[in-house]
Amino acid sequence: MTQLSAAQTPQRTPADGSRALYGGKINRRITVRDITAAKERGEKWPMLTAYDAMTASVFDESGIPVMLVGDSAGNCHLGYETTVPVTLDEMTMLSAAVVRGTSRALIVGDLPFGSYQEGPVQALRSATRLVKEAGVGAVKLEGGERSHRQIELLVESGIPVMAHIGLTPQSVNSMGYRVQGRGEEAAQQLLRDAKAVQDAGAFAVVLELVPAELAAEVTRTLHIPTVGIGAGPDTDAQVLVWTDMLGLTGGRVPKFVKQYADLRKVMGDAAKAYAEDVVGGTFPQDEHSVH
Ligand SMILES: Nc1nc(=O)c2c([nH]1)NC[C@@H]1CN(c3ccc(C(=O)N[C@@H](CCC(=O)O)C(=O)O)cc3)CN21
Ligand SMILES: CC(C)C(=O)C(=O)O
Ligand SMILES: [Mg+2]
Repeated sequence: MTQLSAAQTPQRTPADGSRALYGGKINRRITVRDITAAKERGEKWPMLTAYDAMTASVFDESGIPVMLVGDSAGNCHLGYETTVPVTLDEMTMLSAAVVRGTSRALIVGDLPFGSYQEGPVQALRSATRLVKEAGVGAVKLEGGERSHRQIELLVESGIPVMAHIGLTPQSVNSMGYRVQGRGEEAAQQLLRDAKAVQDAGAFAVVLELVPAELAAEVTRTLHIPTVGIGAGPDTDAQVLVWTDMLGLTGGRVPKFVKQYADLRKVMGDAAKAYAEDVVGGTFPQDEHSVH
């Protein structure tokens, strides 16, 4: 075998960023393999939630490479107090809409509370519905060590899994919404959870509401990408709930949210302007009428 010098070694990836998940030239549906390759390049990427086709199409056209049909739809889209009541039927319907509204983003469907806790077989049955009926490219479920058997069976069955550790909102009734991984013992548990989901075959892991330094350590330790939400700047990716980052949620939003627009005001002002026009008789005008 002839040895290749470093200069002759074929480049595995173009150096010009053309394969970048955001701003690159990928013009087909993004896959989990693209996500894995991004970690090898040390590339950061953005993820947003989406719950309907129209909103998802806006983010798809904006180049957002990964969308999560989060069970945060429970409180952000369906009017529940928490994510706990969300059903698999609801997640299937919302996920199908988001898949229909997109052509490029990888769509990850969140498995709702009660759809995988019974064990691996229940998890596979639930995940299969999201894959077959909604067309998602991957599913997400909460829990580290406690969910590793579920992750293993899904991955063995050909369903890519995004894990979710730290604050796991489906456990709000036992955990509350509190920062996770504070203190040496909790930090060690988070590291064990991170390694457990990686060993089980997850392609990525969400770290929710964990100290920035610990999230950085997990990100350095794992070979799969970390997706932070309230986990500081050093994770491989970031995720935000779309209604929070666009200022639509209303009421209190978590401290980790950065608000990029005030859609609540834009929509409220437009609704009032329309109402004034109707009440005052200035809408419709001739151009909006047929004769
Ligand atoms: N609108 C919305 N945004 C989210 O980010 C979100 C949801 N809903 N629903 C599902 C989960 C629940 N999440 C939550 C819910 C509450 C806090 C919260 O109250 N955080 C406190 C800090 C608590 C502490 O310091 O211990 C905060 O003020 O940020 C955080 C994340 C994240 N997810
Ligand atoms: C906050 C993200 C990670 C989530 O699980 C959701 O939106 O349901
Ligand atoms: Mg969720």
